[in-house]
Amino acid sequence: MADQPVDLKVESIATYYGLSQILFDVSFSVGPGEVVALVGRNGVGKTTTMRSIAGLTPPRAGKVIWNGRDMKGVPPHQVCRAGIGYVPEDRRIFPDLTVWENLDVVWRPADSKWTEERIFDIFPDLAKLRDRNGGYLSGGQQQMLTIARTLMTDPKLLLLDEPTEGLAPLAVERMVDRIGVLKAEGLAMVLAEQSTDMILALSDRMHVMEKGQIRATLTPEEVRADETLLTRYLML
Ligand SMILES: Nc1ncnc2c1ncn2[C@@H]1O[C@H](COP(=O)(O)OP(=O)(O)OP(=O)(O)O)[C@@H](O)[C@H]1O
Repeated sequence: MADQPVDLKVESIATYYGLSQILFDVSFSVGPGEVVALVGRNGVGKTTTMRSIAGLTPPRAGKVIWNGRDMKGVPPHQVCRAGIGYVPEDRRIFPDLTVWENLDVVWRPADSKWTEERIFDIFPDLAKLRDRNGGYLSGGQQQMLTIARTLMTDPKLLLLDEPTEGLAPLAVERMVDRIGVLKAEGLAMVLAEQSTDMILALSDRMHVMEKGQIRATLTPEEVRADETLLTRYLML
């Protein structure tokens, strides 16, 4: 699986919840090692975009193409096995299982490069808590555990939904740092985030969403050159 390519193409997707259309003509792509951020205020459609890719809320129009394969009709567990790992916003850890048990319960390919040792190297905070029940972890530790658990499935592309949501400033710093390590390892990611620090530190490009559409695509360089740019878009 190590040589599996990373080529996600989201092509003009339209996604609905019941009769409500949430996404309109959303298109973007992710290549090897790239971190692509989806930014925008609450309710603009970031989570729905991730769910569309993960097969949880399949788009009614448009396509999600992963390494040349049209993912239409592919159920979420098969999307995961195809190499796309989704880390949802709400941390669904098992409170009565230990940290290691939370990691050990997930499906993983026989040749996964994510061994216990490697996971704990990346997340030393979790290593110290290996035998503690998940319910006793802090918010930041639980979020790291959720990410670590998804890594066990050996994703080639990680969909990370607001990993800093609800975390204290110090925990946000730790999280940015750890996700930076994953980026340095070459893991491609789609990152939905509100923390501008994280977006600027980690993303190769950012798509600004509003009302279910991508309104603008910016690079961190463009935003750094004009710090009001992102805030202006976010205040639309
Ligand atoms: N299960 C659902 N049924 C109906 N509408 C929904 C459902 N989930 C989300 N929505 C609506 O879809 C829109 C987009 O929500 P989404 O969660 O994708 O936004 P978001 O940008 O990720 O924001 P947040 O940061 O609040 O999660 C919102 O108007 C939301 O109310």
